[in-house]
Amino acid sequence: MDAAVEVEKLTKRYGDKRAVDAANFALYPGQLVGLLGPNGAGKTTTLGMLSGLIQPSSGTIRLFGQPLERRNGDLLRRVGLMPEVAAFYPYLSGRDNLRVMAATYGVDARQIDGLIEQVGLTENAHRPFKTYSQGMRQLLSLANALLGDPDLLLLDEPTNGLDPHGQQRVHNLLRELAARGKAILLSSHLLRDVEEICERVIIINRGRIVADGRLDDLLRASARILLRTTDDERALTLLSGADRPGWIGNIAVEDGRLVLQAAPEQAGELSAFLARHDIYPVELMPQRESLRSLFAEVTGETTDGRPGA
Ligand SMILES: Nc1ncnc2c1ncn2[C@@H]1O[C@H](COP(=O)(O)OP(=O)(O)OP(=O)(O)O)[C@@H](O)[C@H]1O
Repeated sequence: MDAAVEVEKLTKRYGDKRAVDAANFALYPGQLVGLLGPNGAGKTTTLGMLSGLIQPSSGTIRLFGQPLERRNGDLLRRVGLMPEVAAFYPYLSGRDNLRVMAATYGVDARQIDGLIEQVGLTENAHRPFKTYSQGMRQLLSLANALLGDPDLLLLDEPTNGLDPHGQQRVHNLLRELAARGKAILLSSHLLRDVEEICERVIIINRGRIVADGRLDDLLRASARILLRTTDDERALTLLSGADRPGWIGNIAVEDGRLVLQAAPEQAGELSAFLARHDIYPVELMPQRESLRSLFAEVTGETTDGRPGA
């Protein structure tokens, strides 16, 4: 099966600045992947390059097995982009805006009412765009991205400004679309979006991809157990020695405690291993990493731009 997207060493420079720096990743039909990163990380630039709007400085993009060239209309027809800021005609209704878009892109207008229904805009479709709330604008923009039933969806902050009901609706719709085989790349700084619906996340920071994997695996890899024992010195030697159990990753000493890279489920085995050497835990705290702390760890920031804890 061809990847919906395959990028190699994808780079965009603005002057001396690398907005995206040698990015490599692939995305397959049916995958719903979160592109996560702090402000200015390079998310919008990445989506812009994948949708043919921004010319890469170097590197390659293949969509559905074909190299993306800027004016390849047939290939770009398979891509639906929901930009960060939607631009519509202010005096036209939501429905009429979609009609104009459908006519511009040669898409069958009969699908418009179905799309309006899917995104939950039926009651407001007749109102002029300029009267729309931020959330309604987002929903219209999503409907617009879905025009023509594209196989690849590039969504820049799709649930920004939506109330919880709207968010849930969009989440359900995206899950349904992925189940129908669409490849979806969704940029967000809302960890909750990504945690709830994406199995895989790509984390980008200062233009570089710093993590890419199944969310479960990334979280498991960064899970830790904090430990104090009846003999920390000997425990440290044992747990970092050649005969230590294979499920223990790195070990460090932080704030007077041993910190082991290990899954929380291993806590029982850890005490049994230590007990076999006459060492007993006096404090043993498994810590399952949240996406929030993983994000802070790999980017050095929290998602609201404050320095990470
Ligand atoms: N046209 C441009 N000219 C110069 N610099 C740019 C341009 N577009 C983006 N940049 C810079 O490239 C970097 C990446 O920007 P980008 O918009 O891709 O980030 P982002 O992750 O989408 O951020 P946000 O979450 O704030 O939307 C930023 O430092 C930005 O200032």
